[in-house]
Amino acid sequence: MSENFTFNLKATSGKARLGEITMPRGTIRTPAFMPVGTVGTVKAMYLDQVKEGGADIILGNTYHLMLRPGPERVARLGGLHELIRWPGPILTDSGGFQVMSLSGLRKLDEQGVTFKSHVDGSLHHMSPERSIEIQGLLDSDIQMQLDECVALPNEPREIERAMELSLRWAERCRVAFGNQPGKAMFGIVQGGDQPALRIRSAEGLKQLDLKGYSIGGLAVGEPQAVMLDMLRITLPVLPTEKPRYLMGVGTPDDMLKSVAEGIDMFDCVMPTRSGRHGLAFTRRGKVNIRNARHAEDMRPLDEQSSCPATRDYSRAYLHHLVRSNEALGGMLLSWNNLSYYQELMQGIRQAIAEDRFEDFKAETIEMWARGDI
Ligand SMILES: CNc1nc2c(CC[C@H]3O[C@@H](OC)[C@H](O)[C@@H]3O)c3nc(N)[nH]c(=O)c3cc2[nH]1
Repeated sequence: MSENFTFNLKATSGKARLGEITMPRGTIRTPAFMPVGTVGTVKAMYLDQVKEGGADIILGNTYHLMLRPGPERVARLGGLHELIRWPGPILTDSGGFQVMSLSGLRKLDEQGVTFKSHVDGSLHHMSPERSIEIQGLLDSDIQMQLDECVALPNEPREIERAMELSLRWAERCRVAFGNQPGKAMFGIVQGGDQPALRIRSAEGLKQLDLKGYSIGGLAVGEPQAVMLDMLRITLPVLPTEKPRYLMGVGTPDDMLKSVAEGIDMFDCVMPTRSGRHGLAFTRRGKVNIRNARHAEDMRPLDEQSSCPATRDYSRAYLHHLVRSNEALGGMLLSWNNLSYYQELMQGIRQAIAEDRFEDFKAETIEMWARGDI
């Protein structure tokens, strides 16, 4: 381990990058998929399963944790790692996205955001400084700046206003974060679907000389082609020697095509949320286990998998559990889906190491296109 935060670029295959982030709590192999542990738990999973499944880092969320159990309480309990028993790195989002999407937003101005908790209706104010303070109280390893993520499609003037506010907030977060060698604060590139605004945002953040850069404001309902276009515009502006994190993405198809543009880190609720709703991801495509045709199918999801949820349980049993709304159904499918996501990331890293990523991407997408098995 290193007492600092360092990113080592190990190989490339086209624009795809193989790397490693080393920090005091562990090493993160990139391209990396980060399971979402919003309120201090990767839902329906034991964290040792998450670790064994291949995750080097998980996410926590400032918005949720500030409401419950509260940052000062988490600090009194020894910090998030101690509380949830996860010794590895944790990345926390700043709360900006959730305030816009979950809370009763009351006010947004230069100072920050004022909102009503979706939990108990209590009023809260969050400034860039308070967001960084909260992430510090959580003892988060990789902290996000507070930003404003606007929905797409949107008026260019609105996108510009939010992008410029986010840039000013990045500066304030940088000051509030100060100098914490073993930790990192990432800026978040905004600018919606406007190339000129994306470039301005990336240029502005580059001036702050941050340890990593998130690409925000995407995966908010825009077509995949627009998302990929914004990556082609933004990534060449960012320093190649720093990690890039595409927030909230995505499906296996999204991740393969985003790695091909030069993304290093991903997070998405897709594998866990869809697992709880009966959708299984496998290397041969998606399986909607609720479908009646699985009711007497004694095959497992994939007999070649090393994951017990994937290899040892029949589709018939998974179908029964999901149809009966039994907790074990969501648990087994979340376990299967996260294992598949990490297996995909391992395949991506191996393909980049052997400089055959384009072939791997094409083969994997083609295997998926053959569809449900
Ligand atoms: C789904 N698409 C998407 N998610 C996004 C998130 C939340 C991810 C966070 O939201 C939570 O997952 C719902 C997890 O905790 C995760 O860290 C974003 N967060 C910020 N601060 N800024 C963005 O521009 C942004 C864009 C996103 N697009």
